Amino acid sequence: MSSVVLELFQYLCCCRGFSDTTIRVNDKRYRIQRLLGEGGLSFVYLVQLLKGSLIMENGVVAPELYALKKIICPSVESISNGMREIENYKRFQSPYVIQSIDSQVMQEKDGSKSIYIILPFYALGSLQDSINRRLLEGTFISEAECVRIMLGVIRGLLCLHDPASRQDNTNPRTTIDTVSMTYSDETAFLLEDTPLEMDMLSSSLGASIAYAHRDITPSNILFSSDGLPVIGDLGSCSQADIIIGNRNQLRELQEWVNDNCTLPYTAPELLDLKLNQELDCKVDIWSLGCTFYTLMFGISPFEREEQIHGASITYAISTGKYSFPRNSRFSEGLLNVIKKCIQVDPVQRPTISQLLNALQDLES
Ligand SMILES: Nc1ncnc2c1ncn2[C@@H]1O[C@H](COP(=O)(O)OP(=O)(O)OP(=O)(O)O)[C@@H](O)[C@H]1O
Repeated sequence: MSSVVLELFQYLCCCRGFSDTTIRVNDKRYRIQRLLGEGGLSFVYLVQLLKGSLIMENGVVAPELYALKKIICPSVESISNGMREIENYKRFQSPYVIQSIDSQVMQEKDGSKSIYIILPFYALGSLQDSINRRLLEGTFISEAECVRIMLGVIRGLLCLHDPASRQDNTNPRTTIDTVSMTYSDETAFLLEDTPLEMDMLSSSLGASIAYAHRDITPSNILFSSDGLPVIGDLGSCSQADIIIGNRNQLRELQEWVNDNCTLPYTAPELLDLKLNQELDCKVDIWSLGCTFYTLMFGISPFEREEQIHGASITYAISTGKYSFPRNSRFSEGLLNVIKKCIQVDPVQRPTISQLLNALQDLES
């Protein structure tokens, strides 16, 4: 259904001459080709870098196609969130984590702000796209291919969760890590009057802390042209370790979870927030388990539970009630990895390093 809506939107865009629209981000101009995806307050377009902008970079002509993420910012809070997203795309230097190419905060004609982020275009699409293709073709994924994809995603998440894995990271883009310090002068000017002190989901410590992605789903894993999985959509990524200190924070975090996390992949502790509760990287391990299950079986564990038993998905998540299809073609070892990740008690879930070791053992 949503793809029909998307196609209709693309058709309408073309009818209204939208495909001819050009956008300038800093010193480069791009032509919008089509809509790739959209979220609550954002649109992702395929864009073509215009000829005059195809400058040589180290003697190499820049690629022609990019993804442009436009984030609409109706409030100061949404500008702050968008800027944190910009910063996240510069923070993690890994082939398994998306990195931005350029970004700019724009003043729209109506006075509102929008954030434009230029990203590499991943023509092979997302893991969800490849799962959908396989479902349509009626083909199955091999265990070896599952393990290869899982290992890539885990290596990407290791970079977010484990600051030690980022220690060799000498790229100048990440040396100044405080959100409000890394933006262009223009951006700093735009935010001069805004209370951009870090909210409880943000970080000002940069390279030395653990980050959680908080929305790991098959739609947020993209494939590079050489088939590597790349963790995308860093809009919900922020400091991993949080303590909910007061009722205000509790309410804000509840709202944030509703707006930013994808229910079938959301960890139970995020759906049942409590005062003085501690949250950490383990929220991603749950989502990873659900994402890997979807990769193997074509449907997420708790949506399958809902389909089979009619149970409410929130109840199934909070009790950790799900099952594997009978006569699965996958080894007991791989099923055990999923079982370890999808445990209601976060303490029982493996760390990302333990998961990496477990998968490497399966690979050999
Ligand atoms: N760099 C890219 N190359 C190709 N496709 C992309 C790229 N970035 C995003 N997409 C497509 O656009 C979709 C939405 O992207 P993204 O998740 O970043 O946007 P979003 O508005 O934050 O969505 P949501 O938060 O609802 O997941 C992705 O699922 C993917 O299909």
